[in-house]
Amino acid sequence: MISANREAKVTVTNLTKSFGDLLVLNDVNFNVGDGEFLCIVGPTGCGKTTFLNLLSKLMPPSKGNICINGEIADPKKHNISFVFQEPSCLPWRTVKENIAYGMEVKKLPQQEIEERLEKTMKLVGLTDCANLYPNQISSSMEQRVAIARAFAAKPDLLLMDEPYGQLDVKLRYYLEDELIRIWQEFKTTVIFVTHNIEEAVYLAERVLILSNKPTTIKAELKVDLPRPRNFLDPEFVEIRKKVTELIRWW
Ligand SMILES: Nc1ncnc2c1ncn2[C@@H]1O[C@H](COP(=O)(O)OP(=O)(O)OP(=O)(O)O)[C@@H](O)[C@H]1O
Repeated sequence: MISANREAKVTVTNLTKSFGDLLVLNDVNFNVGDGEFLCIVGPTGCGKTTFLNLLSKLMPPSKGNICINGEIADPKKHNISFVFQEPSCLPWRTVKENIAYGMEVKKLPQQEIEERLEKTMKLVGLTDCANLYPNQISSSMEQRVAIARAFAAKPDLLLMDEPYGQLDVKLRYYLEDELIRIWQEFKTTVIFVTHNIEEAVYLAERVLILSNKPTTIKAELKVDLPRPRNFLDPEFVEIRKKVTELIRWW
């Protein structure tokens, strides 16, 4: 299920992964629309990280495939970015130079780099810190730098593995709004993995709910609520409850 007027950007077909006798992902199939914000939730140990590792080609599947724009995903051909739970800034580069990094690797013209830098730093409120080094800023700011760097490179696919998992609730709410702003501006296709059901319903256009191992897609829910979303809105609460019921394995 992706919205009718959207092309599929990513197609996952019969994706299966075993480690020895342990079958983790069992014939997983789904599409992600171009520019879609998809969240994936599932019980502990069901294979969420494994799944991201397969998508980013850090490990090969046992069976099945992942296509981007109709071609088998290939890091040499496609630009797949990853934001991890731990911030990952280059310590010898300033904030601005860190954000520029992905664009430099892609060898974009300097003028384009400058334009995207200005826009991105404004969107994530880092303009005043442009010339500071990672050891001069907080870890939540470092995470914002990593996120800004990922979006500025305009990847085909951006994978996010609980990027706000370590942060306190107030800061997380603030950064979730910031993430939606930058996603709306860059129209990047995002797959966001989280343990946090409320976060998934706040961010996603669609939530995939994984089962226990051997893991399949248990359900998917469209979240068609206006933004910014309100955690107390009865419709929001209703969707959150539905996801919680679906994820329940006890
Ligand atoms: N390299 C590996 N070798 C053997 N088993 C592995 C390997 N990587 C993951 N596993 C197993 O695969 C299963 C899924 O692990 P994974 O880390 O992907 O789950 P997860 O859903 O991300 O977990 P969590 O919710 O704790 O973050 C677990 O049972 C894990 O022990």
